[in-house]
Amino acid sequence: MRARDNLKCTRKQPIRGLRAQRARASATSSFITSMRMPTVKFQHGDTVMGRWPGSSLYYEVKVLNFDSKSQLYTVIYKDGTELELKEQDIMNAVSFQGRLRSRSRSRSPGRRRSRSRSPARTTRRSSSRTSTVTTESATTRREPRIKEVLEVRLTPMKTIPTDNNNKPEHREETSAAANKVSQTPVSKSEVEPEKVQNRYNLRRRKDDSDVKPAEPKEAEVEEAPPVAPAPAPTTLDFGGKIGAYFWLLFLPAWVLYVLLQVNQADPSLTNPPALPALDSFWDAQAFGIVVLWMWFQAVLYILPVGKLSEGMPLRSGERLKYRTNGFFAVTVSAAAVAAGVHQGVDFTYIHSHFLQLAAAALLISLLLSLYLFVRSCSLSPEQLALGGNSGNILYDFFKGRELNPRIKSFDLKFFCEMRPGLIGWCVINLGMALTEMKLQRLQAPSPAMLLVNAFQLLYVVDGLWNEEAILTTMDLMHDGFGFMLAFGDLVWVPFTYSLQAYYLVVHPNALSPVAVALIVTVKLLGFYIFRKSNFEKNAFRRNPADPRLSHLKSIPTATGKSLLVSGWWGVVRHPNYLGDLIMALAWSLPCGFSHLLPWYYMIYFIILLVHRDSRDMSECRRKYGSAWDQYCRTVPYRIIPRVY
Ligand SMILES: NC(=O)C1=CN([C@@H]2O[C@H](COP(=O)(O)OP(=O)(O)OC[C@H]3O[C@@H](n4cnc5c(N)ncnc54)[C@H](OP(=O)(O)O)[C@@H]3O)[C@@H](O)[C@H]2O)C=CC1
Ligand SMILES: CC(C)=CCC[C@@H](C)[C@H]1CC=C2C3=C(CC[C@@]21C)[C@@]1(C)CC[C@H](O)C(C)(C)[C@@H]1CC3
Repeated sequence: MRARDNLKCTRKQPIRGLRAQRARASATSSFITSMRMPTVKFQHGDTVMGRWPGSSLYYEVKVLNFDSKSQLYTVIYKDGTELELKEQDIMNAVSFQGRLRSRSRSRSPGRRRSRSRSPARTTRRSSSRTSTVTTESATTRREPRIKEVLEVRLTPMKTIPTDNNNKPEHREETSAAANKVSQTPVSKSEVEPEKVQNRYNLRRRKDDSDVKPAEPKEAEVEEAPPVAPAPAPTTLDFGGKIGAYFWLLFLPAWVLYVLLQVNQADPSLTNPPALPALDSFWDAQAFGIVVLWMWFQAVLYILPVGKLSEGMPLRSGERLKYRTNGFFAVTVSAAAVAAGVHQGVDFTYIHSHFLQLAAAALLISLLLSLYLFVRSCSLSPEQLALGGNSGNILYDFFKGRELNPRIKSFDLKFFCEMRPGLIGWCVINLGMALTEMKLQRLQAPSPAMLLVNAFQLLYVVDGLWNEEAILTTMDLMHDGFGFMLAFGDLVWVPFTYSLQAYYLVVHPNALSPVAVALIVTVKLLGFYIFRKSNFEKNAFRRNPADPRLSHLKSIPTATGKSLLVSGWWGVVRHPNYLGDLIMALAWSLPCGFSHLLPWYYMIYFIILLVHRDSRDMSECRRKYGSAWDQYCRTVPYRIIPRVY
């Protein structure tokens, strides 16, 4: 997000006169107090150059206050953003210009960075919406008004934005106000990650301020800001290193456990299944089928059919393109399966060779994870995901190092998340329905089996129809691609999400028409909330000026991005999780209450989403600072209104 977006956004802020005057009065009085201190270098009202926290960009700022206790200056940027800066991040405007001149003189032309920017790196500018208090980038276009570009290299540079976890902040966050002067990119050796929280108090105090933001200057200078590499995280997810070892062993073992349980007449925690012989897991034909399936999906993915969608901006500012032809892929796959059924292909094979198929998928996901890990070792830091480069081999292998592993334009993470596992899940469900008919001598699948099949098919087809929306999810934007996702996408999703259908094959559950009607209502309610909320967020992130969202309110953040505070995102902080959970309930209900096993998905999903929510909350707090706190005050509940 660029400077002017922030400026626009500020102008729309309500100005609260009395509160603001009081705040300013107190700021001035504490300044006066501090003026008695001989160490105060900058005075109240001085116009100086302030470094934008976590970046190497300097902006013209006005000094408002100095706090002798924290030794921090409160400065106000031209867009009205107030921040607290350390003295070393403030420079007198005159000496700053002098330094700039001497720097630019001393630099050879060969070292200057090219001004040409790829379309992906052009300035994005926002258009405003009437009922919101925010703006955000809407169209990508080259700004013609750049008059001059100044470069300066200041040493030492310790300005890579990091959070409490030592994760660098996103590039968008480095833009703020007019008059920005950028430095040359930070070289690896120059970077010494540091906790931004220790150095800056990233507070927006616009709500308390009567400061009118200034118009952007014509002579705004701009250059691609430095790319933030991925420093080693200090706080590790999933129980850290020990947790990673645990999950690496536990997840495959758990899949085996539930698959063995589901075949039992009376699946129960107190009734452990017998372990089959090790060699019974390997079946060359099953392996061949899984490989063939993946190859078939890969072919459908690379076909030049359907839209090329842009991902969210990376830390480098680049936006990757994705072929979002998921609906085409599921349609062709459905046609192929229908043709197979028609030709007499025995889909009950899926049920009879389920363990072998799952073992083959596990082997493929392991090989893929190894490949991903090895190739990630030769990457530059900016290609790594934040959090996947702790230095511990097993943790990084589990969590995933590379953010967007690609073979040419073939995006491995996107492909695995959306295609073979997801579509494979539906084929497995169909195989279970056909096996149920065969084993229970039915003319058609039972109502419970039909509901489970229809609900989950709807979920997958909807995901593929709205495939572009995956580009604004956590996995695609932030997570590296390693064992966790490779295993999750290729084994966990197809072989455990289909457990309800598998369960019904040998555990029939009769449903009354009323029960069917109730379950369908639950599913539709969940689906409505899930779809509407995901639509709102995805459309808003893609174009905040989208006329379909004109009734929604949002609050600005210092990064230039805004947060929705009305509509579904004003009900709870993760309405899409709420909808997803309600749908999960509808998937388990058809299986009845005789066993816990078909409720496994619901239980796992609650744990997964609560954990994801807390991961996302800390990530958003890091990104949006006080604006996030404001959002949390406005929308106090996380997933379930008035409960959680
Ligand atoms: N079936 C399954 O197994 C699973 C399904 N899912 C589903 O996938 C979908 C995606 O989930 P997930 O990626 O976890 O999370 P979200 O789609 O909820 O994405 C979270 C991001 O949304 C943005 N955001 C948060 N609050 C707001 C707001 N108020 N206004 C605008 N943007 C906001 C933030 O990103 P930023 O501000 O940076 O844009 C945040 O990081 C969900 O529907 C979930 O239910 C997820 C996991 C597993
Ligand atoms: C225990 C373990 C190995 C967890 C890995 C988590 C993954 C299984 C899930 C992480 C996010 C996912 C999403 C979907 C499937 C499950 C995983 C991969 C998703 C593709 C399902 C369909 C939805 O419509 C969706 C596109 C919103 C969704 C995105 C997230």
